[in-house]
This record gives sequence, C-alpha cells and structure tokens, in this order.
Amino acid sequence: MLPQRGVALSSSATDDLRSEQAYLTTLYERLDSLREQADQRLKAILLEAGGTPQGRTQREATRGHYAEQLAQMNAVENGLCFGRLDFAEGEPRYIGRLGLSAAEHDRDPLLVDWRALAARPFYLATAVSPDGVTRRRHLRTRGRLLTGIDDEVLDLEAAAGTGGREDVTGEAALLSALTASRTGRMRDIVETIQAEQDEVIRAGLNGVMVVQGGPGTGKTAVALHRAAYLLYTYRAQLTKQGVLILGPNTTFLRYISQVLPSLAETGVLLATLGDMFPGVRARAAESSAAAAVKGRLGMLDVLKRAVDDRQTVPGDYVEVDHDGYPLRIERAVLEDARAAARRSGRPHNVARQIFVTEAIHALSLQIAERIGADPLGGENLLSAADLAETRRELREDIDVQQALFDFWPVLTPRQVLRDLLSDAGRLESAARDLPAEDRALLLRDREARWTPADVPLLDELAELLGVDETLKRRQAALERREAIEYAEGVLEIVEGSRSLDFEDEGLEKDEVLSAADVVDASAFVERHEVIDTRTAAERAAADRTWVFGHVIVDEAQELSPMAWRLLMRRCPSRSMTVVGDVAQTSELAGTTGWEQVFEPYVAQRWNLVELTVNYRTPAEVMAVAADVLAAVDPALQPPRSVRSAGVDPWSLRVPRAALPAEITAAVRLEAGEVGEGRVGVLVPEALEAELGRHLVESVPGAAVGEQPDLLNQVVLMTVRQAKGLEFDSVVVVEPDEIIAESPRGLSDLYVAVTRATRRLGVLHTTDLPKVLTALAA
Ligand SMILES: Nc1ncnc2c1ncn2[C@@H]1O[C@H](COP(=O)(O)OP(=O)(O)OP(=O)(O)O)[C@@H](O)[C@H]1O
Repeated sequence: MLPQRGVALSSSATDDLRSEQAYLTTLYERLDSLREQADQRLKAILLEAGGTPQGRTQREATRGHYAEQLAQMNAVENGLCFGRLDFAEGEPRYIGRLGLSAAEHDRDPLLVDWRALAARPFYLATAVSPDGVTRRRHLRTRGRLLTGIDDEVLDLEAAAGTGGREDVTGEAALLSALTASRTGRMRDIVETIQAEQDEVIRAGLNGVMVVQGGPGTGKTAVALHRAAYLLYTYRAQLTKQGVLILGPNTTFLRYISQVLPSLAETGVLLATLGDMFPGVRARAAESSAAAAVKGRLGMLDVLKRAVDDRQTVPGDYVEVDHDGYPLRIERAVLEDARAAARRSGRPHNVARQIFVTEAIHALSLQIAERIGADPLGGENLLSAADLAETRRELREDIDVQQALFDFWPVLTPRQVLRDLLSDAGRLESAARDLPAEDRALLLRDREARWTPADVPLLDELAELLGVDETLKRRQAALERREAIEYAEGVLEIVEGSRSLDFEDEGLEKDEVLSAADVVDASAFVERHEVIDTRTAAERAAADRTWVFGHVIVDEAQELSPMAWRLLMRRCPSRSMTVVGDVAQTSELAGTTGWEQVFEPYVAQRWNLVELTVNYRTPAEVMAVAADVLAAVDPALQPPRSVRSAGVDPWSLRVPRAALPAEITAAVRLEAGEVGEGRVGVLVPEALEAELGRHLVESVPGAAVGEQPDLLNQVVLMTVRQAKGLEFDSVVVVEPDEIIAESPRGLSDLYVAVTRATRRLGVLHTTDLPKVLTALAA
C-alpha cells in the first residue's frame, strides 16, 4: 500500500521524516520491481536465437531498450528522489532522477522525472512568484535512507522573516552541495538547478544558443543537464542522430564522464577536437603559435593549393609501352585532361574519373592517328567500335594506368597533410601567401604525431579530396564476392560432412534436404550479415560525415575558425549549445568575441544567454580574480560569488632553490585543511616536469603528467590542463611566469585562480605580479 501523500505543514519533524521515509521505501520497492522485470525480459531475449534478419534486428532493438532501461535504473540508485512540491490545491508532487508510476500507464506518477514539465516549479517557484507552490522540500538521503529535510515555505511574509536569499532557490541544499568536498569527478546538480540555469537547460532544440558566463557559473553543468533534458524531450529524434559534447581535453572528459550516466542518459558522444577525425587520435602537443596558424581560415587556400599541386604534368612528355609500341603521353594532353577535371568542380578523387577519361580519349585518338590513318589521305579507317576497343585496352593497360595515377593520384587526407607539413618545398608552394615565419611554424618532422589542430585540416582535406564512389562500390563488391566465396566454402564443407554422416547412418544422400538445397551462398551471406548494434554515438564516432541531432561545445572560446568549420559540417541544422567565457581564452587561435564566430554561419540568428552567479569560487578568492580580470579587459565583469568561505587567500615568497620543497610543504598544509577534498597545484608549463617529479617523490600518490588521475588527492598540472576543473584548494606557482609564458597569460592566470572552491594560495620567487598585489596586503 502507498503511504499517504501530503503531510500536513504543521506535523512534527519526526512525523515528517517517518512519513517521507515510508514514501521513499515505496519508491525503491517500485524501482526494484521494474528492475527485476527488465532483467527478466533481457535474459529471455538473450536466450532467443536464429530467426529472419528483420526478426533479429527487432530483437536487437528490444535488447538495447531493456539494457538501457536497466542501466538507467541502476544509475539512479543513489538520490532517486530528492524533492517534493506542495501546492495550495491538490496532491504533492515528488521529484526525482527518474519518473516512476505505480502501474505502467498511470497518469498520476509516484515520482516525476526532473526533466518533465511537471518538475519545473521545483526549480522556478519563488516566494514572489510561487506558481501555486506553497512549499519546496529538499530530501537529503544516504543510499535508501532519508537523512534530513530542508523546507522552503513560499510565502512572502514567511520568507521576509527567514532572512533567506531571494536570488537562489533551495538555499540550504545549494550551500550544502557547494561546500561539499570535491571528489575529482563532477556531480550532477539536478537537486539544486537555479532559475537562470533552468532557462538554458530547457530551451528549445532549434538554433544556436551561446551561454556566456564567468568561471564557476555552471556552464559545464548546465551543458550536460541540457543534453539530458534534450534526450528526454526529443528522444526519438536524438537517440537516432546522437548528441555530440565537445570538451577541451581528455582529462576534462573523464572529469565530466560520470555526470551523464548518473543522469540516466546514453546516446551522447563525448569527444575532444582531437577525436573528430575517425581513425586518428590527435593528442600530440604543439606550440599555441603553430596551432594558431593552422586554425586560421587562410589555411583553406593552403590546403586547396596542396591538393592542386598533386595534379601534375610532365615537363614535355612521358613514354610508356603500350601493346608493344612506345606511347607518348604529351604534356598538352594531360594539361587538357587536368583542366577538364578541375572545371568540373568536383573533389579531387571524384574528378579523377574525368581526368582519366579525357586522357584516355586523347590517347586513343593518338593511336587511331597512327594505325588507322588512310595512306590515301581519306577519313580515318578505324570505326567507332575500334576506337572504343582502343580505349578499353588503354584503360586496362597497367603502364598507362600507372602513368595517369602518377599525374593524378588517389589521395587520402592524412597523406596530403603529412606530405605538406613535412616538406619545405611543398609548403613553400602551397603556403606561398603566408608569411615565412608562419610556414616555419607549420614545418615539422614527417614522423610527427597528429595534434588537435591538425584535425580540422584533415577534415577539410577530406572534403577537398572526396571519395571516388566507383572505387568504393568496387571495394564493396569485392568484399561481397569474398563473403560469397567464403559462404560457398562453408556450404561445401556442410555438404561434404553430410555425405559422411549419411554413409555412417546407411541413408541415401538425396533423401534428406541439405543446407545447400534450401539456401544458396548469396542468401547465406545476407542472412549472416552483421547487424549494426552500435548506438548512434558509437556509429557517429566512426563516421566522419555523421550529422548530429544536437551539438554541445564546452570551453567553446578555445576553438579556432577552422575547428568551427568542422563542427558546422557535423551540424547542418545548426541546433547547437555553445558554452564558454571569452575572458578565459588561452589559445591564440581561440576567440574573444562570439559575433565573429557565428556571423559567417548564422548571421544574427543566434541567441546569447548570460550566467551571472559564480557557484564555485568564494567571494574572497573572487576579489583576487577580479583584479586579474580587470587587467585582461577592464570592460569585463566578474560573476558574483554566491557565498564566502571565511578564509583569505595567501601568498608566500620563497627562494627559487627552495621552490620544490615549499610546494610540498604547502600541499601538505592545504591537504590537511581540506580533509577529504582535493588540492590542485597549478604551475607554468616550463616548470611542470621538474616540479612534478619532485612532488611525486615527496608526496606519495600525487598525480602528475599528461593525463593525471583527478581522483588522487593532490594533482599538479598546467593551467591549460586545468581548464574547466576545480579543486577545494588551489596553489598557484610562479604567477609571473604563467603570465609571461603566453600572449594570453593574464587570461591563464584568471583561469588558475578561479579553480578554487574553498582556498587559494600563491607561491612565488620574484615580486608578485601587479595584478596580484592585493594578496600581499
Ligand atoms: N545549481 C547548482 N547547484 C549545485 N552546484 C552547482 C550549481 N551550479 C553550478 N554548480 C557547481 O559549481 C561548480 C562550477 O560549475 P561548472 O564547472 O559547470 O562551471 P563553469 O561555468 O563551467 O566554470 P569554468 O568556466 O570555470 O569552467 C561545479 O562544482 C558545479 O557542480
């Protein structure tokens, strides 16, 4: 039996706790029973086998459905239900991470999914505009146990008396979430989403929405919750097309990767720019200056020329052996063929067909001239059929094929880019319009590994090169022929072993139908074709031309114009959520204004929303950050901190030789102060290796390196790596050097000091930079 809903407002706290616990228990019982059902169905499906291809596809879809349901139910085990709304009229409403009903099509749910419209007042109702809500209750739980209740009475008079803040909802629950120790993994915020964040999360699917907000305003959190909301609301469309979430680096992706499953979502591809060209994992580092050159739109011409430069002609002619005679392929013939192919405007590998056809045509006329010329000066003696035969022979001649291939080869993006960037001569030609110093920045070793900034170039080249469909079809036909040959082999083996079996059993072979009687090899292949069981996200990851239903970009200020071109190709519908902060841009290729990013793609048709409250960084730390921001750009306003920590940031000047030891001492002190929490040491890139080595030796378990494990209590990293992350305590080392290291060094320092959720310290060996002098006071 369900416990009675709607506890009277006047009932005692203990009664409330008891009655809410009973309700929670019922919810968990319902969850268990649904989980059991899904588990049984899944097991039954896994036991089924065989059937038609359609039947198997259907079965696969059902299996996927139950598996996803189970994953979702498992993900909400903790914090299944976290809130309740009481209304002036009608039944109270419980809000949770998942929707639950007592029976399948029950219209009156036991638990309302936080993403449903009915849950919205939980995030929006205030004493000033209560929307019928009389009370918002936050339920605090540990596992299945209720540990506490926070009530907000939405009554103007009552609110005036409590001294609560009117700009936040669920203040007690919010403050408890914000002051909790960090764990190295981001947590969801479904219990305490604030009104300005809710507007962004629930905005419609269409169009480009840019969410600009200072550090700690919840941009990442909002972006992830928006993904969950969109998948819930536009389920059919988005699970088919997938949602892409692009983040700045893999450490960051690991940091946010747990948030979505706990929001009970699949069908989302989390990727960095370096993952966006299938088959390439571009992770190598390069200078910000080199990445900036690659990120500019000027590279479009460079790449186009690099492809054009591969379409060559000989100095005068080349000679090949054809049919026992020397055949001259003249420069003029190839120039004409090249001009015709280029005129077609098709991508290089596609236009190659035109080049080959034109060249073969000209060569066949040349041969006709030689062997069909009428000695009496009349018309050429070769018929049209003879000419066609000559063309066929030319086409099939390996030497002719090779010569034409040399002048117009089939190319891959990787080949063109690798050749271009590792060959000064090719660069000199293709990048002749770039300044010599930019060309010098591009030139690198042939064996160099791919960098993230290479990826948009590879993608652009894939567009310029295209795929020759006839080659692709030929490849597919070849694969199918191989499969049929294999199937014939299988059927032959079945047939062979059958005769042996029958001989053993004394039966006539013709009396019993064999596999080969009922199915031929091609039908066999069809039946056994592999069914694609991958999710949209998995298929999208493997397909460069995949078009996403929605694209979410985090730390979007860092993307270059070339990277935006890639993303826009993946999202022709321009259904995008872009979150970032132009004051935090550290990449030279990045942007400091959103207009310049979107104007070329959607003109004025993009929406700017600003988040203004900083949930991460306490007021004391933000006061320091405000000075840095003013130096970045006096016109920029820092976000308002929602709380203060009661601890002032500190700074300490130490001798250079003592710096590693002082870092260790500071880390020990800070680790003691934050208890369970995390300590982040942010250092200049030039010192990372040295200081990292020392820290690992002196503080066991400290994480350093290219992809440090954020679950460790102490992590040392560069500011670039710390983008989007946060730590209970942050120690910034050598701020002067951080500023000097990059042309956007002040923005880097702003990022560094705003990573702290509780405490900030600065260690320096020279005078504090002017922007931090307030610290010394
Ligand atoms: N409504 C909320 N309830 C609870 N916690 C919140 C809320 N909004 C934000 N936070 C917390 O504030 C912190 C900062 O959020 P987030 O990392 O999303 O900010 P950001 O704007 O992306 O910051 P940055 O630009 O510095 O990367 C996170 O710990 C997040 O969980």
